[in-house]
Amino acid sequence: MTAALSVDSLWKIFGPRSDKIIGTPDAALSRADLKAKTGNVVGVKDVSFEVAPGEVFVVMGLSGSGKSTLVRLLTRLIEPTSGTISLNGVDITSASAAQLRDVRRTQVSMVFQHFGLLPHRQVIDNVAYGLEVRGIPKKERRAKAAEIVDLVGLQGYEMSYPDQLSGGMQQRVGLARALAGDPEMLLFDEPFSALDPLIRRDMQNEVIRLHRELGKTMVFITHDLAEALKLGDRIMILRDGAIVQIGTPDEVVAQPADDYVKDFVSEVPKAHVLTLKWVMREPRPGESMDGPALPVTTIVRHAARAAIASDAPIRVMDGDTMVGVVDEEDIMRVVVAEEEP
Ligand SMILES: Nc1ncnc2c1ncn2[C@@H]1O[C@H](COP(=O)(O)OP(=O)(O)OP(=O)(O)O)[C@@H](O)[C@H]1O
Repeated sequence: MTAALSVDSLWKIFGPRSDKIIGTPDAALSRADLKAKTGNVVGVKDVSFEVAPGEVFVVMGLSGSGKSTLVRLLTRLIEPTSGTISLNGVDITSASAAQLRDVRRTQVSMVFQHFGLLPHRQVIDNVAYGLEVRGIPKKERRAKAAEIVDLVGLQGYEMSYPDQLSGGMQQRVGLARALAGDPEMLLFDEPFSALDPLIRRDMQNEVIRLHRELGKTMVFITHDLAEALKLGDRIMILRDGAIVQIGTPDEVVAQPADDYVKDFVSEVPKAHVLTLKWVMREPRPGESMDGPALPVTTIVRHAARAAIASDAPIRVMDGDTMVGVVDEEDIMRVVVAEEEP
């Protein structure tokens, strides 16, 4: 299957003679050392990854780690210094200006932190904007926009102007606008960072729902680990422009690649993220095999009730094969560990 997005050895270096660094020993310098020596700043450093069709791929890192630069490189809003990017099999790196325009209009939509809504247009016309740019007749685009307005829960606000809406609702308009053109892929650049925690949670749930309903490929940028763990099928962690780790939420929490990631995940409630894969063990001699069966992908917290209710250990299943067992004590070990300072 063709990857929805394939990025290979991507670099972005800002500054004088930035194209003369890659392939020289200077490329191996830390960001700070390269800056001191040459005046260049590494935005994205030799990044390679693939995103599968329909996947939610989260890019996470602290401020300055290169997230915004990376997401802008994907559609060449910023020109790469080197490397290749391919979107649904189309080589973005060698695409002409006309091809790029087409990709940005029809294949990929972006949702930004600062909404980017047109203040003098009503909600319905903000949502329809991308369709208007594509030359779709007014009646048709309004009909499509009305459908999407309903989809994101903005019924009744079609004729409102952006400044009459709360931040969360404005971001729903941003989402609707991104969805109106029926793109293959959505790129989210920290879309919920400016929202209050409760609204933010609603919007995260909204993204999960829309993903379930529409199945679009999503690349989601955030500096918030909890958001990354909640939304991501996989998470890529960046530091100083380079990849530190790529993994599923449970992999990142159970096996952090280094102290940087370990520090990030130290506060995460493990029982909410780890799956039975990480806590199961071999059955002990004589142990009853009459316990309930649960898939190996079950989140530990969701297995707790079954473990407490059963005298025999839970049988952990990978398809039809039993791959281990888990009892109440194994689960309590994970849960109690987090309550200890
Ligand atoms: N146009 C530019 N010129 C020079 N340096 C830049 C430019 N854009 C970004 N940088 C530098 O590249 C690095 C990565 O920045 P980027 O904005 O991608 O990080 P980020 O992870 O998105 O951070 P934030 O969450 O604060 O936006 C930073 O050191 C930044 O200063």
